[in-house]
Amino acid sequence: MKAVIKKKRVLFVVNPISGGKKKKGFEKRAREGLDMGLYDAQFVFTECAGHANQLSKEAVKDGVDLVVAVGGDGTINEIASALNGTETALGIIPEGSGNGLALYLGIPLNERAAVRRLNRFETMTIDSGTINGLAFFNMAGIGFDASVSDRFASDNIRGPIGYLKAVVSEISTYKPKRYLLDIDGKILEREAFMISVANSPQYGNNAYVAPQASVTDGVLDVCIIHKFPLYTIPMMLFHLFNKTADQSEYVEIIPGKQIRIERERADAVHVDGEPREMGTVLDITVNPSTLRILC
Ligand SMILES: Nc1ncnc2c1ncn2[C@@H]1O[C@H](COP(=O)(O)OP(=O)(O)OP(=O)(O)O)[C@@H](O)[C@H]1O
Repeated sequence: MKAVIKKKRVLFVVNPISGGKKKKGFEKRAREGLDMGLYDAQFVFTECAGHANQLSKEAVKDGVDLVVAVGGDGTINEIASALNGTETALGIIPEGSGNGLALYLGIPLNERAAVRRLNRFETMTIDSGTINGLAFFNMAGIGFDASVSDRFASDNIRGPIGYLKAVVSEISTYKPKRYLLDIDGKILEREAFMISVANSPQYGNNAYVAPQASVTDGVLDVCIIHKFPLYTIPMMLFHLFNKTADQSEYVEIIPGKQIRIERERADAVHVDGEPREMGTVLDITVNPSTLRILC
């Protein structure tokens, strides 16, 4: 008698605006690459911010095996926040502007190749972080990069060009700020251009702020970027894209599990690249091995 293989239920959640790429026809293209003997697939396009999170919560309740984010780190964050701590796995088709987590995991940026890779159904379990109760999976940050993500979100140009425009507009006027940090009981006072708290090593677009970070080591890397003279920008960029940021005299990286950062005033924070307003005290923790993800 022939054994009946139970198909895996997969929900594709497609963000129609991420990365500035049109996703029309995605369902047809995905069905061509997907192993239909393995998967029973459904497709939904998000209608607004927050919709991906709501759809993913319903998918978890419904016992769906896999939710695939078709978008960037913001879409991944919404979906992963709903799947975190559950058996439902996250898949990624990188269609964002930065694609930090996908690049780190080695997921191809080519849509067809990324769809075919889902057919392997190879999973790993990664850590997540929490900043004042909000989950992040790639990176959270304050200072200059939070201002950039704030500006990027309000501009209407997405994709790497949109990021470049936001960086150029902010860099000439941004002033370093003072911070008090408590990293696992170690107290530091710093004036910093920005502070990134990294689960994965890169922001996206292969810009590595925390070259030694790992999503499976049970710690977060606190990257303090000190004030640097404008003439050192080419060297800073070289370090960022050459995975040598930890060798720069302007970068200090400290691993930690329980982190508190105090700042002088409430301001933007970025959570996986999405701007959020938070107060003066930021409590950050790592949550080891919480998210099942296809790699
Ligand atoms: N239909 C929609 N209309 C407007 N915004 C949406 C819609 N669906 C989702 N969003 C929002 O779009 C934002 C951007 O998505 P996402 O982060 O995936 O793309 P990106 O910013 O281009 O890429 P990356 O994060 O990799 O840089 C998210 O904040 C998400 O909540």
